Amino acid sequence: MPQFNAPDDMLPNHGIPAKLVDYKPGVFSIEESLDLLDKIIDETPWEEKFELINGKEVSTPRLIAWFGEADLDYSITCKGLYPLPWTSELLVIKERIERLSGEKFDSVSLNYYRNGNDSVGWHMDNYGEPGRKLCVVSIGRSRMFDIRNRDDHSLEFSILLENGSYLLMKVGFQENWQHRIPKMKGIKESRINLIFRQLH
Ligand SMILES: O=C(O)CCC(=O)C(=O)O
Ligand SMILES: [Fe+2]
Repeated sequence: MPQFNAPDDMLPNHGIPAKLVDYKPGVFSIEESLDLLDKIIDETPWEEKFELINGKEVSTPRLIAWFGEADLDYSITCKGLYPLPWTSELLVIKERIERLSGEKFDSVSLNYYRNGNDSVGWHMDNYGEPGRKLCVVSIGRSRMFDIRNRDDHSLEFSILLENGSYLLMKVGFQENWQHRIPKMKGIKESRINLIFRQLH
């Protein structure tokens, strides 16, 4: 079907219902994104996270970091973890996406996908009260973002998250839809993502 005939509630190119997400490529220019990628990779105190799988502690295939307001209680998501203070690069990104979305965000978690072997499995970020939005900024290597309905896994969409792009997950998304970043064989380049959250 030609792109200009796409139904009103579908985003052109991606076939993702616009009522679930808002995707915008090119929010950060290529030069700006590559500069941010280098700086953030170098300056972030990345941590490895472990998960219990069948009683065994297994390292998650990516590195993480977490930034936000020091005086807020973040016990809902990260037990015993205190957020690192905002950096000037993160504040520049936060300000841009707040202007674009008309939303306010109070913390950000970062994932560092060193290559195509790093990934995150199917999950929902449905902690806290319903009605919160999340915004994902992608920098570096494009990676697929898969979305599937929690109850009907045949309802599945994929969107390519490009360097410098923005993806707003709207109200209701976390309650009904799961998402993941699948492994992509042969990819050697890195990607970081920044997930801006509304915890308070
Ligand atoms: O890398 C991404 O864009 C998404 C990561 C994610 O879903 C998460 O960390 O909760
Ligand atoms: Fe997530």
